[in-house]
Amino acid sequence: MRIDVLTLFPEAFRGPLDVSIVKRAREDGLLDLHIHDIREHATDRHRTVDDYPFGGGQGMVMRVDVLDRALEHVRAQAPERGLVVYLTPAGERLNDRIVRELAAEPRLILVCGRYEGVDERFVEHCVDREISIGDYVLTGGELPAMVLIDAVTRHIPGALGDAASPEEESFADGLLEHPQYTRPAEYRGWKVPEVLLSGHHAKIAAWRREQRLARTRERRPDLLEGAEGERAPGPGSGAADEVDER
Ligand SMILES: Nc1nonc1C(=O)NC1CCNCC1
Repeated sequence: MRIDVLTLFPEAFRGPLDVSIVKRAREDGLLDLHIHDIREHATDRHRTVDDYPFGGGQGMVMRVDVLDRALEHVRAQAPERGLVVYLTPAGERLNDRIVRELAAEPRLILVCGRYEGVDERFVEHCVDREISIGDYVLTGGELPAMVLIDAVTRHIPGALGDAASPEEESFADGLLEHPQYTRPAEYRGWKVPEVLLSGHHAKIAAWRREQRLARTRERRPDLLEGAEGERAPGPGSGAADEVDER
């Protein structure tokens, strides 16, 4: 899978995508990631990428001509057209279903906004999908892009290693994750649920499923109904994932 990112701050992407699962997916050739500086496509000597909004108002708007040139330049760098995703609070709220849909694409081109946003003509004529990572305002679309890259990468076959699959992860069947415990078995009088020490795998699986259902009912009843509940809880797996973190 190829992912291209259009941003005014390529340096923002150094670090989070150079460790763990995403790093390994890149090293293994599962993810082909390219970060591009929008400012390289500005044409004036000040390398201007934004301007004042027509109609007045606060802040600046990213120019449609600069964004369009940047997109066409990047698009030409690979044979697949690429699905253009603009990160914005006005987009569809990212969830497991959307992550899976995006992970099925051969190529994504992520556009990171800054300032008050981008000229609407770019959205109308060049963007395929607008995605939000939540109802709050960030300084730029770079962190949302990294969240999306991380979540999508976990669905690339082989990215989680041989021991685990995204099918067994939280939200995979519409439920929240069960509580996790590890050694020491007792600490300051805080004990691990006996069932988890029993070695009885069927009872452990049943306990974990009940915990997932109870947590979801208590904390996220919305996941059990309506759009979020579209992946109705299937037969519980709940097996812990052994994912190599390195
Ligand atoms: N929440 C968000 N999910 O995706 N993008 C989000 C966001 O806050 N973007 C900023 C909005 C203000 N302008 C700079 C970008």
